[in-house]
Amino acid sequence: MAEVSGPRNRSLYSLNSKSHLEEKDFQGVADVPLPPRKQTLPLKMSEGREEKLHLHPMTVNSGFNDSPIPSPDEGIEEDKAVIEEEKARPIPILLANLDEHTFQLDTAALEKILLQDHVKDLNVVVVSVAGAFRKGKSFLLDFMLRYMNNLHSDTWMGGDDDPLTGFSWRGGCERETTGILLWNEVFVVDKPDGSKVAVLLVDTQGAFDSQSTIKDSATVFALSTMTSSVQVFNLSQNIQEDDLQHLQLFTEYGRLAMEDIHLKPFQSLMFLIRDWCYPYDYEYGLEGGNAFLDKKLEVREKQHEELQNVRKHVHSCFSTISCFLLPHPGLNVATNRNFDGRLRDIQADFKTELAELIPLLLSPDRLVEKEIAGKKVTCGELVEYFKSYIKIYQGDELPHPKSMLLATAEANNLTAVARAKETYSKNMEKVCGGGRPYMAPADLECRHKELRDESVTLFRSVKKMGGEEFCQRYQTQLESELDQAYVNFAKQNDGKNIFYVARTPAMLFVVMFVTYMISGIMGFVGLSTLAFLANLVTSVALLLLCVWGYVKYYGEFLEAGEMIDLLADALWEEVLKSQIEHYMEGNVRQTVVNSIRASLTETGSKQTKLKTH
Ligand SMILES: Nc1nc2c(ncn2[C@@H]2O[C@H](COP(=O)(O)OP(=O)(O)OP(=O)(O)O)[C@@H](O)[C@H]2O)c(=O)[nH]1
Ligand SMILES: [Mg+2]
Repeated sequence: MAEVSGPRNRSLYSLNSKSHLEEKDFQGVADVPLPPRKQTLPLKMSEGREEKLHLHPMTVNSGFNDSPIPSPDEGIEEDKAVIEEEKARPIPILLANLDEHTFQLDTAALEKILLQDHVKDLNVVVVSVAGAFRKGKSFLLDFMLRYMNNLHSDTWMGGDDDPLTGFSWRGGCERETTGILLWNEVFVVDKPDGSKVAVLLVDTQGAFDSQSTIKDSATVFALSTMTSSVQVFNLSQNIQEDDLQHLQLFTEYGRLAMEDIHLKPFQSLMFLIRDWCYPYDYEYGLEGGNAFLDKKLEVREKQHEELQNVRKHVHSCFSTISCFLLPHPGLNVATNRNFDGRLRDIQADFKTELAELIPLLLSPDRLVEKEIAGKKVTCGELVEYFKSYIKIYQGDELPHPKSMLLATAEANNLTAVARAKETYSKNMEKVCGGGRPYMAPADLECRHKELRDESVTLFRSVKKMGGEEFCQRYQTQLESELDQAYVNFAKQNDGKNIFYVARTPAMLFVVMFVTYMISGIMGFVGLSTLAFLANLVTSVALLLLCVWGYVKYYGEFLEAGEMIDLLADALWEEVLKSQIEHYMEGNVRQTVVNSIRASLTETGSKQTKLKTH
């Protein structure tokens, strides 16, 4: 993965299934002042309502196709208005590479939003919505946008017939949002204490769609949790145990990437349960939600450790945890393909609860400023955090989060490998361990093969998840680990061979003896320089022998001992052994020749005797 900072050319926003705007379409309009708050362009449309989309050719195609380019006097003012209106839109800042399962941070896009002069030094409030795909996350964010655009109005939710626009949402079963998107208009809000804060809205790729790996989902969830001050965990109908387990996995993945691990690394988490069907158990809204959550996250003594751990982990990760129960929005919202988000088609109790929920997250007195390591973060600083967090996810240092089956299968196989290896080691210890005498290498190898087979059979007999192919990988790993262990046992066994142990002093004695003799002979014939050199070698060998003896006795300067052993081995291999082999070979050859000659002579004399007879 790499950061993108160069020119970008990609689809920025899906207007409907047929129209796409490219960033290049907006080139040259970057310096146009920010548009008025209220966004009126119906960016999301349903069938039959397309007449509401008004795009001037210049906006969509400027400079690269045959569409008529308006003359300076015609329609310029109109173009400007349209361009300005289009400027408020979601911008992908984390781009997903769907084939390679990698993510790129679009640094330029991020900086363009967060380093605007009027916001870069303001403390930032980041509200993000994350969770499984196709559960109405983007839809909810569009109501947040309406609220932010009409902050002080009682009718912020809009008119009954206004289609819902903003972050791209749609019906259907295929996922819509990919990567992470920011709304490019940073809302500046005056808090009741007089301070100004910048509010960012963040939409995220849904987890667990059929094209994402667990790592993809974990990366998006973790990054959005790490960078947001309020994470809305969007769930459907109930909190299931696997929801908590995934939350645990994803937050742990986030926690791993944070440099300073704090007691509570993340800020505010809101479980948002959509389509809540049990208002008779727990009422819709925050109060009912919190009561329900308390029950769900309760850690009881008699609970299984696994259930306790998940709950403790969730508590330990977030400073504040809450829950909101939202009713079903009605069949029109869930099943009508022509539904375009207008309030008229949404059930009344959903709207009532929505009117409660959104101000809970975004009203000026409830805004939660982003803090990292206990320090409030400005928009400008958030850019740096994004950059450093994504770098960690782009590197190889983090473990790969895995599916539950894969992780379990891996754990099963690793345990079986460990058990089989332990059995092999125990049996080999009995054969050639510390207390056992030296054993002939051939016998040892034979025993190793038997025990290795036994160990592999034991591994195969243990029931494991993951299937034959997966299991075969671990069997190969086991076999190579056993072979490695055998090499060590063989070395240990060699160490017990008295000749093996004595090879270094023996070698040094031989050197001393030979050089002593040479020095004597050379001295006798008057070659005093050679005699001196031979004497020198004798003295060095004697010194090495003393050092070696010291090392072996006191166990100090082990490296020096090893060097002397290596030197002795080299002398043995290169000089003596080859000489002896050569000598032996010559002797054997001579003996064979002699015996052949002898037998030939014997046969010859027998034949002569026979002839004479
Ligand atoms: N049942 C139900 N459907 C909803 C709710 N809110 C929105 N929807 C519908 O859910 C569908 C998906 O909405 P999106 O906002 O695109 O969902 P998403 O979670 O952003 O989907 P991805 O981007 O694919 O992850 C749309 O048809 C909405 O009308 C809700 O509270 N309950
Ligand atoms: Mg979405």
